[in-house]
Amino acid sequence: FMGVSSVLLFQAPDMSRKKLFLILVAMSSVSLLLHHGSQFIWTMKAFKVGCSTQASSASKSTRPKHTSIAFLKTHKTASTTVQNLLFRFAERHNVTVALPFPACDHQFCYPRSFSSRFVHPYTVPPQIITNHMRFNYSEVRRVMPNDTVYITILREPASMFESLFSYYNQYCLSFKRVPNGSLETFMNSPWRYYRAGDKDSMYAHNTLTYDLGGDKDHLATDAAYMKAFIAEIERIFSLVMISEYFDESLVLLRHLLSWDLEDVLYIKLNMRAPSSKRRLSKDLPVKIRNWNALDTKLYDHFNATLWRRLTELGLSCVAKEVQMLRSAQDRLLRGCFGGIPQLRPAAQIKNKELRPWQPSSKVNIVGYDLPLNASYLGKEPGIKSHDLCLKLILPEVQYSQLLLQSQTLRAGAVHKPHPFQRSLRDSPPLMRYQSDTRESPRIAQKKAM
Ligand SMILES: Nc1ncnc2c1ncn2[C@@H]1O[C@H](COP(=O)(O)OS(=O)(=O)O)[C@@H](OP(=O)(O)O)[C@H]1O
Repeated sequence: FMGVSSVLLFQAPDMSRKKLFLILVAMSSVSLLLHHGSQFIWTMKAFKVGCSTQASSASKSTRPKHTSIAFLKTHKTASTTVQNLLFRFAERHNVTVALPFPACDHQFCYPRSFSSRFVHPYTVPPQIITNHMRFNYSEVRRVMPNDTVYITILREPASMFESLFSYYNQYCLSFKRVPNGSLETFMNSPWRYYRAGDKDSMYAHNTLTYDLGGDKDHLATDAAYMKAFIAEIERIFSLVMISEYFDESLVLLRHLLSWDLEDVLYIKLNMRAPSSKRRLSKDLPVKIRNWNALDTKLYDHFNATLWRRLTELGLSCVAKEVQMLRSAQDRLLRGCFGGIPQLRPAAQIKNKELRPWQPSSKVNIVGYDLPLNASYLGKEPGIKSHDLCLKLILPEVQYSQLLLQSQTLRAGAVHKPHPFQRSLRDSPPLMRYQSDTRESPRIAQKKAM
């Protein structure tokens, strides 16, 4: 084609040479499209994957789903909601989840630094790890596959600290010392109540920094320390989610892991009742952010990073995906619960296995009941649907125990099934949760202490 065209160009007179040139450019463009058309269509498809407003299945990526994930479950950051999504993904895709050794409780011996010895032997080799831990990269690497994607989540320090303060009010000595359990009093002179060496002191000072393996009491004025710490987190973690922009973070997560929309559906877990929350007076957020200055630096940095990445993906595309996510979520909730399920204080949840753990009588963590008549999802009614609806609202401790049980059985070990799992297996699908009056294992364990 090029050979013939150059001969024609040289033989034509001046004016028609120009015309001929334009014709040839047009012809070569058509030829390029014909030869590389499939590539062009592929590019269009790739664009549609991110921005599709079609049904969720249309947004399936061409890459296989990524299944090796280490999610650092930070405290009071919506991390239980993420963990639940990962647990459900693991079950659906037959992926092993690393779970803590019983002596570690349902956390990996937090607040100790993570060690591979804390992982239950029946849960190795894992592909997903998500229970609470204090991050220790070299030890996590020892148990996780080489292609593991590291993810974590941060929350704005003032609202996070308000949540920590109420949740751990009866545990953390630095909080217990405060007269009337007043957050204002603590924030007026934190050094009066805080002792770095106290039991559970990590809930009272730079909790995010601590969970990520950093020094919660490091001088905030040491800019070099924070710079190096942030650089290290950036090197290890492929995604730092932000709980204030939870759905937008899930869009990035879905793209990063090539997951389907169905894989990131969720319901909010581990929420406090409005009566347990307090509105922060005008100057309090600034005081809290100054007190947790290391966390504030982390949050501000990774919040900016999140928005840079969302902008790179295209904000309108992100907004469309968030909309798709919310619509799919509505459909799911309607199928499972006949609408948005009612939030209930633990004592009002009929099935005790669905009660979230309560840290003390002074704070009310709400949860959900599974209605008896609302467990049929579209074309897939029955046990599978019931199981999906149930797992969506299953609290962290119970779900961890259930997974340990099923993975133990899968590992072929002789093990007495957990009573909860027995009730799941033996009772008819719609009656499973009525007759069950046992206490949540975490509550029973606490009472025994
Ligand atoms: N999707 C979503 N988006 C935003 N916020 C959410 C979400 N899901 C849970 N939450 C809030 O997260 C708080 C609980 O955090 P965690 O589950 O990480 O707590 S824990 O450390 O595991 O106990 C808890 O915050 P507070 O209610 O302020 O305590 C939940 O309300």
